[in-house]
Amino acid sequence: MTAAIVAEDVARTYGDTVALDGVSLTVEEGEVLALVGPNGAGKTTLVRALTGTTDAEGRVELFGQSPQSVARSRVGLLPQSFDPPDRLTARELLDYYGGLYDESRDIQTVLADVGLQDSASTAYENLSGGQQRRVCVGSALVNDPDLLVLDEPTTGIDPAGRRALWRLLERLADGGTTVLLTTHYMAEAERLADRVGLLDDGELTALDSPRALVEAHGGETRLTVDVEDAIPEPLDIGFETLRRDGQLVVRDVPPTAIGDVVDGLTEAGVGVASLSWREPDLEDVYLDLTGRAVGFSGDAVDPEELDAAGPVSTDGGNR
Ligand SMILES: Nc1ncnc2c1ncn2[C@@H]1O[C@H](COP(=O)(O)OP(=O)(O)OP(=O)(O)O)[C@@H](O)[C@H]1O
Repeated sequence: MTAAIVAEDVARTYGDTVALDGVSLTVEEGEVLALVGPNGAGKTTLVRALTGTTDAEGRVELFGQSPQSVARSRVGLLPQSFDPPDRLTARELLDYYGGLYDESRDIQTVLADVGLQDSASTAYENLSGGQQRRVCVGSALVNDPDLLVLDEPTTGIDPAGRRALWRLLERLADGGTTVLLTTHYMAEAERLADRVGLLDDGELTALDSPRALVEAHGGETRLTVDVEDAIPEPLDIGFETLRRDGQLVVRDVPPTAIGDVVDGLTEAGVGVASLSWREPDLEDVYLDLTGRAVGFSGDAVDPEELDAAGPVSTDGGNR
């Protein structure tokens, strides 16, 4: 089977800025690949290089052909910035984009796919930001593409709309559509992607399944404890601990040892108000590989900013 995307040593500079520093990857037909990475990492530039919408060095093939010669109808592209004529209604816009192809999908179905049946007659300029983004996503679907390339498809869309879009993308992937998307939402990458590629400073620093990435880079389990009392310094409870945002984070605690942590804290005179335990996830991978945490908006933030209420300090402890 011919791969949907083959990229070899793709490089792009803007003046002195190296946006892409020799990226190679292959996306098989039917695969969902998510690209994540901090602002300015090169995600949009890679999407543009792969779809032939910017010049780049290196080799790119879509279904065995150059991006310029592959049949237009086989590829659906949602650029990061997309400003359609804003006096047209959602239906008129999708009709218009559908009309650019010899064959297009039924527009009513596309409107339903992106959850805009009730707003089909509203002018683009009067739709909310999230609804506008849905129209843009719809415009990438009108030609029933074999390869869907989506640059931050769910940015600005509310959580319910985001989940609806995830279900749509899962349905399309189940039907054999290849999907390449960029996202700042790790939950989105973890849920949708067969493989996740992490771009940092123009380089693909990791590319693997979410599970393999978490195993390799996610680190240990975490127990987060809300405490009722001041934490003594030093605190020796037999586990490595961090203070973060007024909470105590205890790493590498198997569920069976949570009681030991509580006992240790009680002995140290620290009351436990509540606690939560979790396994590492893609956000931990991101933190490990980029040195930056993922903020509420999905954007990367310096961990120090998250811990503004109290610097992260590592207490000793025997492990
Ligand atoms: N048209 C351009 N002219 C000059 N520099 C550019 C241009 N497009 C991108 N860059 C630069 O290339 C680098 C990569 O940008 P790119 O937009 O690909 O990153 P990104 O990972 O998509 O970022 P974001 O998450 O903020 O969308 C950045 O340093 C950016 O400033």
